[in-house]
Amino acid sequence: MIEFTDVHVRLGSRNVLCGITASLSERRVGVVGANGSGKSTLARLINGLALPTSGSVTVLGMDTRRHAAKIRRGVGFLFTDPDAQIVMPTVAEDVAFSLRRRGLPRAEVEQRVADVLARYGLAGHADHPAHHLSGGQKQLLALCSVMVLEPDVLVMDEPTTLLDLRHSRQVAELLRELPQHVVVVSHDLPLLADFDRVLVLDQGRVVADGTPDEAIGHYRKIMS
Ligand SMILES: Nc1ncnc2c1ncn2[C@@H]1O[C@H](COP(=O)(O)OP(=O)(O)OP(=O)(O)O)[C@@H](O)[C@H]1O
Repeated sequence: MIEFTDVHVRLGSRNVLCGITASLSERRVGVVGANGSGKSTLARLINGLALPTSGSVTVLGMDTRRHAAKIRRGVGFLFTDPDAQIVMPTVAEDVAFSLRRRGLPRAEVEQRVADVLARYGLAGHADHPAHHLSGGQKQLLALCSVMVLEPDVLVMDEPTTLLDLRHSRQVAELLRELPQHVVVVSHDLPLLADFDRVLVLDQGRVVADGTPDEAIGHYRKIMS
């Protein structure tokens, strides 16, 4: 599903990722590590937002270097700050904007938008200004705008950072139910507790890779 082969990323004078090799086929994969350890860069490699300096990343059977546009259609990406993803005035318009290049009839767009807003609890906000939503609701809106495209893989970079406990739990619950493969970068360790696999990054290298218990245990040790 997602294959990293001896991936190095150099940004400016810094070696941000140093020889990452991993094959991710589990449904829910978490990535933890200290600030600056390379987690966001790793996440961005998955949809071609970042490219390896050497080595390769293959997603859905395609090399991200050669098939960036196709890969972006199959890989949804959620940024930490949902405001960065809001582009249209109202909630429904913002979700519909995601579908603009699909060539769908207007009625079908409206139906898909209504369905996804209902699924994630935003049906009552369809005509509200997107920027008036609460932080948690904006996170849900960003999720709707990605999920309406029915991606095969969902990558989330610190999705609960701005959320209160209730909304964090809601995201955790959603992650449990999503049919998609998800890769979640997070400092929110409880969020990852029931994931299938967790990678620990340290200074651009994978230093632990296993069950949440094993990997998070290792992470706690190196951070103590
Ligand atoms: N465009 C860039 N040019 C130079 N260095 C960069 C660039 N982008 C990121 N870096 C550096 O790469 C390193 C890894 O950054 P990255 O954002 O991947 O880390 P992270 O583990 O996600 O950190 P955090 O937990 O703080 O979000 C950092 O030291 C950062 O300063």
